[in-house]
Amino acid sequence: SVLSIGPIPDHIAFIMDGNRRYAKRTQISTGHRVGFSALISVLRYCYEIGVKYVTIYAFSIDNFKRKPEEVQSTMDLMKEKIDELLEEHSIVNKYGIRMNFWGNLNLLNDAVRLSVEKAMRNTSNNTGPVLSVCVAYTSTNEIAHAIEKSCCQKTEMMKRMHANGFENGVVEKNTQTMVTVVDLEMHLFSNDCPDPDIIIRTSGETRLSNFLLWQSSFSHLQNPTPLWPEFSLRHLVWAILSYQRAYPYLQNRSKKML
Ligand SMILES: CC(C)=CCC/C(C)=C/CC/C(C)=C/COP(=O)(O)OP(=O)(O)O
Repeated sequence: SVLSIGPIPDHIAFIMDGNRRYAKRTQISTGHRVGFSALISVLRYCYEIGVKYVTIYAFSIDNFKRKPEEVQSTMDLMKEKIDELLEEHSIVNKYGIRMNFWGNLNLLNDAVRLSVEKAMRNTSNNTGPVLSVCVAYTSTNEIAHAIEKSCCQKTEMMKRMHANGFENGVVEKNTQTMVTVVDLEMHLFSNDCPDPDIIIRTSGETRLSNFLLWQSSFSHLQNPTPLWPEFSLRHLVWAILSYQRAYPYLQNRSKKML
């Protein structure tokens, strides 16, 4: 009821930082398993509050440089948990969540990739909130991928224009073949998703670490000190209140004004 006084963000993105530090501090064997439980609680809070899009940074391309056994155990956990999310009594079924995975999915091993593809396929007709999982992801890779796709599309267009002769003249030829912001946005993984209103990075870190660089121009950044497994409803509410205080300023900004 406190939050309902102000605007509820449509989209919150999380950098779930501090799982290994939590494991070390509490002397448990894996922080990522506890991190996943924290994720389920946070998703529940978000959806109950009315947030329609949640995006999480689950595994960056740089994380593949970690020790092979750590990469393997994170991937195993990822597969196990994605499969669990598709079970009948999961949070995905309860809220009708549509799951997206953003990243270079070719970098995943076959088992994880199959689970990822199944999750996208099985939830594609769901009409509830959207959960986007960034896996084998970096923002610079996403942007490079979008530029490549836009250039291919423009090259195809050029070829067609050559084949048909340049009936509309050179000026139109140039405007039609130039890669624009709109072209690029169409080819980002986030193409059907609004930009995040809030980005929360736990553990007090203040860097974006190659996460949603294109989409974060006007996002409200929050860096609460708890490690990800310690992040609770109280911290989420605080982040949203802080966003609501900043809202009159944020409201007047949009990429279209640039
Ligand atoms: C199916 C699904 C969505 C699973 C997600 C599971 C999960 C919680 C993954 C977190 C992965 C990760 C690299 C977190 C960063 O903490 P860190 O390992 O870098 O810890 P540190 O910051 O203490 O070093």
